[in-house]
Amino acid sequence: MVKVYSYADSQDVANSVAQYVIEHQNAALSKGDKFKIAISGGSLGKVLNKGLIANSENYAKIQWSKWEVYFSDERLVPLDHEDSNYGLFNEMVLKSLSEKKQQLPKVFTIKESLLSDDGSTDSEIAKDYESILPESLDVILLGCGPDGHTCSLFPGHKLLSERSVRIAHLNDSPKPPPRRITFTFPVLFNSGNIAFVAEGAGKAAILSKIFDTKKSGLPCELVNEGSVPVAWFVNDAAIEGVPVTASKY
Ligand SMILES: O=C(O)[C@H](O)[C@@H](O)[C@H](O)[C@H](O)COP(=O)(O)O
Repeated sequence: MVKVYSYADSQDVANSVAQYVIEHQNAALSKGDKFKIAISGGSLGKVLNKGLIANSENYAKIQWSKWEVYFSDERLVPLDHEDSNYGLFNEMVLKSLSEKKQQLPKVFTIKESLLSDDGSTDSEIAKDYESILPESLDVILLGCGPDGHTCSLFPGHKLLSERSVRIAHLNDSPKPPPRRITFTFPVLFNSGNIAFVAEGAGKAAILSKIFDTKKSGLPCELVNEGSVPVAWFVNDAAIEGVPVTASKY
């Protein structure tokens, strides 16, 4: 099931993403003692900051110490590198939590000590990350690239058909940096819930292809076609002219 939630204002998008996260956090914590969430890079860090931290009402509802945070993809650079998705999450979320003396979530990063300049250890990094990944994530938050990629699963790339490993590595990402690790479809399709966040008029062209009844085979479309419930949080500009019916969360 795919649902689209759209708002004129970016703060409302962030607030509804936060509500979604809080709802799934509460559902997970009513059944167990951890909330397992995966996040992506791009503008998601900013959205989480706006929705979960800057909004004090939402902030009060987050049980950060019970969160386990994973990354749907990661660039194979040191964790303090400007390209690191962990680095972005650290800047946008963890630092604010530290300033507030908040107990931090448990964050699962690539093993930095395995990084090599020539990429010879990239497969080891992927294997290591796979070994710490839980069987199933409660929520995966994804972005949608202007080419329809998500995680580091790019249109037409051979990893779209990878089913034998849960974490794959690639050295030919069309978007720099080229060396990355990524969730594969088995991880996405074995999760509890998936949400995309896509904002801006620049997304309308690719969203038109993803939501067209004519199949495009784009990675985001493949996620929509799985059996995991998918929610899209967008602003109105991103779906202008896109054949979808949107509502409020
Ligand atoms: O892999 C990358 O190089 C980016 O992180 C990318 O996947 C990003 O998440 C999307 O392009 C969505 O970007 P926005 O969140 O800015 O829309």
